[in-house]
Amino acid sequence: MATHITPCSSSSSSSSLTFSSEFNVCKPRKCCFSKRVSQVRPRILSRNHFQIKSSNGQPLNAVSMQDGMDGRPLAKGIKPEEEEVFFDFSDPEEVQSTLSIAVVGASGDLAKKKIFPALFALYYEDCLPENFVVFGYARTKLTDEELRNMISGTLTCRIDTNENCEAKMEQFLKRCFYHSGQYNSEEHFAELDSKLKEKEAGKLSNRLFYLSVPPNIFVDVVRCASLKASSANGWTRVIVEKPFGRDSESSAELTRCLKRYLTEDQIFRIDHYLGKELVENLSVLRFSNLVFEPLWSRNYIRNVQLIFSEDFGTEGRGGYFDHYGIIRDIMQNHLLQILALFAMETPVSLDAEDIRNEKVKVLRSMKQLQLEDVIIGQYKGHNKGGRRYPGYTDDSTVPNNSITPTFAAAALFINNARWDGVPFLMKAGKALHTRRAEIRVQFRHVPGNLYKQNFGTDLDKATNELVLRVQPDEAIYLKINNKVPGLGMRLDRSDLNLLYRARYSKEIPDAYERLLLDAIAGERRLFIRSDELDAAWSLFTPLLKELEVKKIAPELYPYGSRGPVGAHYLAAKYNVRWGDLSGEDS
Ligand SMILES: NC(=O)C1=CN([C@@H]2O[C@H](COP(=O)(O)OP(=O)(O)OC[C@H]3O[C@@H](n4cnc5c(N)ncnc54)[C@H](OP(=O)(O)O)[C@@H]3O)[C@@H](O)[C@H]2O)C=CC1
Ligand SMILES: O=C1O[C@H](COP(=O)(O)O)[C@@H](O)[C@H](O)[C@H]1O
Repeated sequence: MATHITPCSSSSSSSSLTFSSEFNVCKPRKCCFSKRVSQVRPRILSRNHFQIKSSNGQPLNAVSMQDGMDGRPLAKGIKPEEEEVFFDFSDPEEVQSTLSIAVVGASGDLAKKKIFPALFALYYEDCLPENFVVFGYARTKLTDEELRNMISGTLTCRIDTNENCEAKMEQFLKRCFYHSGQYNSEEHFAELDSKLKEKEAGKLSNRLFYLSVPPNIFVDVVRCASLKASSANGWTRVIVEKPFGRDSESSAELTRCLKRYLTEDQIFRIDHYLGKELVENLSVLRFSNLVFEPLWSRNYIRNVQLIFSEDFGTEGRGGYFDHYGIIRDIMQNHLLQILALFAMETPVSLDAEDIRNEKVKVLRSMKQLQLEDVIIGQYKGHNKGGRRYPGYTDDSTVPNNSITPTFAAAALFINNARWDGVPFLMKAGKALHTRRAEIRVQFRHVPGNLYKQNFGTDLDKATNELVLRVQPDEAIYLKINNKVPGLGMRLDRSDLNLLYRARYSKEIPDAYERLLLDAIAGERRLFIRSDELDAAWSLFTPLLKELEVKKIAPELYPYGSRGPVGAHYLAAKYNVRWGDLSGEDS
């Protein structure tokens, strides 16, 4: 697979910003995130008051710019924020706007696995506007019916609201269409445009393109879509999948190329970890609980661990993976994004720009990553229980002599007043013993601890630890010390445990649902701004180059193991023990 980013072609230079700027948002039939809808007093709405409520419950940028432009005062007794969540389902003007979602690369793995199911889930929850269509686009020749057959097997209904499931699927599939075309053909995108126009039937049209194709095709698609299939009278937005470049230069080049056709606010660079429930909850935990924020600094936190592991290998994605490796695949984006959210200062507001400003500041305050603070590994074949687990290089799409890391651990530091000297340890690996993603916060030892003798010599074991288990089985738990009930004085380690499945009966939405909804709503908070991306690449690019230039060989670890021992030495260098391997909850 050609994985480099092709420079923008000269044929495209004639174009200016052809995507029209955004000025409207379709209205959903029911706001899936607002419970207040029914409590708000009705009033006559103009189109400017239609609004989808995004995942942070904030008014949406795209619409709020328009709100009040008709000069009409808000209805008496209705607060502006209530105004924004009110929907008049019978409003004739809503019926005039449409949303078209084009999934480019519709025949691919991600589209089938995540995008179509997420779109259906949004439809099932009544989160999509009244008038919407989904168009699959790819080179593979398919009819509408074949696309429907292909995706129907991947759709599921919420187990907690399993009503009218079959009927809803039928209705959804009827809104799905397919157009086969080349990714670099303006003519084929013009055909797509005609089909979209036919479905949009002269209504105000908003268009969302989801680029679910390999990265070397991004620019071609954006060029063709921008020139031939952008909306003439509504907004046009583009969700761009990762990887967004493979180093600072290629990322900057990609951004430069995309910006020939798009403005920054039309580009939605997705990092699906930002759409995960527990990652969303990180800010809520920090900023809406008095007990955590005062502890959130070097004064009380000894180290922070960001851990990602999968219990399967690259299976089927070896061709892609070998060009990127685990540092680019997981650390530079998913784990670093979590780190930024974890460590940022309090933003001025929940507005996307305020949050992203704070994230950029943290990323730019990070100490350059040193080779001696990184260890890399690669899984090798392993026999267990009469079964053979293949090594990374056994994958036919991976060169036999590949030294691409499938595991990495790193110690990172933030050079600012809050975090000076606190190790942020990252660990990411494929083909390990378990699948999990978590954030672990290990607090300092209690000074002059009166109960010191009850812990023996290992004080680390007695420190408080806060764990946010992102997946599986979402949970937030705090390890505390308590007395074992009885007449003696024996101490015990216990968990104050918020286990989501025990606390909430509602199924947790998939990250792609939240992110698609936000992109439709124009909410950028959970998408990566170009300066964030630059800062993230600046941190990792010198290290990645050094690894490549010096041809550092990864430490081999058996498929299904706990990873290379080097990760323990790295942690020990900073007096840290990996919390996931402590034996208590590993
Ligand atoms: N799959 C996953 O779990 C994840 C994927 N991503 C990213 O999402 C995007 C899509 O991923 P995924 O669906 O796995 O990708 P695929 O490799 O399945 O590609 C998607 C579609 O693109 C077309 N395509 C593939 N290779 C080429 C090529 N060399 N030239 C032209 N067209 C090609 C194919 O469609 P056709 O031949 O019909 O045109 C294919 O069905 C990628 O950027 C990936 O990095 C991100 C996170 C996770
Ligand atoms: O982005 C990616 O993420 C997946 C893991 O996502 P998850 O939501 O299943 O945890 C990973 O397998 C893949 O390699 C990577 O590209």
